Amino acid sequence: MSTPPASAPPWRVLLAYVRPHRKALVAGALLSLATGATGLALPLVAQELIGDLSADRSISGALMLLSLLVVANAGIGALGGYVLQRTAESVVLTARHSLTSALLRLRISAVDAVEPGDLLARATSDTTLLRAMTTNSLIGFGTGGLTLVGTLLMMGLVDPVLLAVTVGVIAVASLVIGGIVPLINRAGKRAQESVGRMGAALERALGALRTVKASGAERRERDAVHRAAEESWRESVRAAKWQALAGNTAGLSTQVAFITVLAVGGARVSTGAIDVGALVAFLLYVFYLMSPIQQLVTAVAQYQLGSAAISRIQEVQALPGEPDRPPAPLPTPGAEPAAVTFENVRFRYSPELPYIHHGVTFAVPPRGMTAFVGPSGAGKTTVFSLIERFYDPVEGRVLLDGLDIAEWDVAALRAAIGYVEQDAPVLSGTLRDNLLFGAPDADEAAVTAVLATTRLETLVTRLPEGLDTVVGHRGTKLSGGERQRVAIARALLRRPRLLLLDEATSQLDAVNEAALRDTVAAVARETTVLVVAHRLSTVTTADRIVVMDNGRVLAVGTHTELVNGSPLYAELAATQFLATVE
Ligand SMILES: Nc1ncnc2c1ncn2[C@@H]1O[C@H](COP(=O)(O)OP(=O)(O)OP(=O)(O)O)[C@@H](O)[C@H]1O
Repeated sequence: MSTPPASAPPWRVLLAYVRPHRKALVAGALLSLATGATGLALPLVAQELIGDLSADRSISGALMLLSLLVVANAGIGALGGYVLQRTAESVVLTARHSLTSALLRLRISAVDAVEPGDLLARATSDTTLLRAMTTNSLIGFGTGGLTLVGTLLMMGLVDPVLLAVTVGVIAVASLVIGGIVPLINRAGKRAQESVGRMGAALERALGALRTVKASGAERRERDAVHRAAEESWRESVRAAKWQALAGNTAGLSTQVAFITVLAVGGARVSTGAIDVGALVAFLLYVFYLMSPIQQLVTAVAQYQLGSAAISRIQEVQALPGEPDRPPAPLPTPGAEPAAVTFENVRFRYSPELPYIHHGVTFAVPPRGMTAFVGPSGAGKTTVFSLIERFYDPVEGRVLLDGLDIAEWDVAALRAAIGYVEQDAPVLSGTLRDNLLFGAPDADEAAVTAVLATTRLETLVTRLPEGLDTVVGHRGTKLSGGERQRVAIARALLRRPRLLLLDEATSQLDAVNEAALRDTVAAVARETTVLVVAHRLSTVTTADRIVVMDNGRVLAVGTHTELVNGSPLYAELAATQFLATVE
């Protein structure tokens, strides 16, 4: 499906979602029309029946036809309803496919600026509104409009004067409803925004539930969620109020039309302009008008609510995303390790924020371990984010194997890299799911080897179902050290040509720390390893250390060279790292 531009009007967006299902929609619409047509024929047959009665003719034929029409009307109506609902569900599905694909392709910079809970609400709650929009508004406009025109035509055939009276009444009602419609849109948009805020507040609290509880903040967080829910309630009730008013105006207009037609029609019967049968038929049509008019009013109201949702969906589609590419093949065994170069990189996270990198330059040859050290906030993790192309430098170049990463295919670039984030996220699912996350095709032997390298074997034997044990949302059933090692194992299974390891700031116990150091040293013999180091033990074995401060590289060298050559390094080694020195 080609996504319409973000500025496209809601109806164009809806049509784009509907396009793949247009045949089913047309079938549903035709069935609805057939339902309408069988309904339309009813007053005519009734008129005939009254004629038969007054002429003392047998009414069995007309009665039979009437029954047949009633049954056909119900049967076709049910089938049409089913086809339409099914199509509407398919439209919701198409919108969800399109939106969720866009969500997972979002650039990290785009995600930085939004609340994940709100995005979640857009994918779940806002898309649901398209269901009613498809059935009620799209079909409502089509069938309601056609039925209305059909009914008016039939009325015109019965008596043009009474038709003029009816149209006059409807025109006045339309003006009133036209004034109400924008209010429905505004309330609908606000209600959905509040649902988004509710999602964001819930995600915030549930994402840090331990901290929420430890801080005794349950009630405050609950109140924030409740406030958003209540705001949504208020706006939805407001929308319902305007909808009810519009519906009532429509209902009232048919009642007024009925009374006016009765008065004017009565006068016309008494003057002999029309007969009683015509008046009865016309009055039946007036009642019959009620349904398409209500359908149209509902269509307009649902269109407003749906277009509020569509504008929220379009906001996401407008966010910068990465191209949709299949994952690139992972490096083959024995692939050459990568070389990384930063050339005078200047970078800030967004144009309104200050620069984080002020001309970072360094070169890392293939193989070996390079440690990045520096005070908190120096820009070390940012180096990794730039290598992964989560963000692009404002100036300067980042090169992998001598080629500017801007010229690399992003999927191929990332396939070459294994990245272990500082907080080592573990995803909900089993331990095996987590290990194979970055290398779904890795075989059992590779998994066993990586478990040995990362010293996870004892964990696996201890877990009740071994590798198939569910590790909980965000790996809550694992310890901090285990989570780190799982994250490293996950990265290693990709046989990366470049391993980026953002060391956790938390301290590991001595055994774990030694294990990790040995693991990283072993990996560095095979591949290029960059470590953002928070432990002296990691740094002392590094082939080179890049000292960073305030977005600049101050010095590059080995531990021994830097202890004497870099005052900042000497200070870091003497203070920050000292705790871990034996
Ligand atoms: N997504 C982001 N948006 C805006 N600013 C950010 C973002 N990520 C990091 N920063 C800012 O960039 C600066 C450098 O962050 P970075 O994570 O690179 O530091 P670091 O040297 O790795 O620190 P630490 O040792 O504490 O992990 C910090 O001041 C941080 O506040």
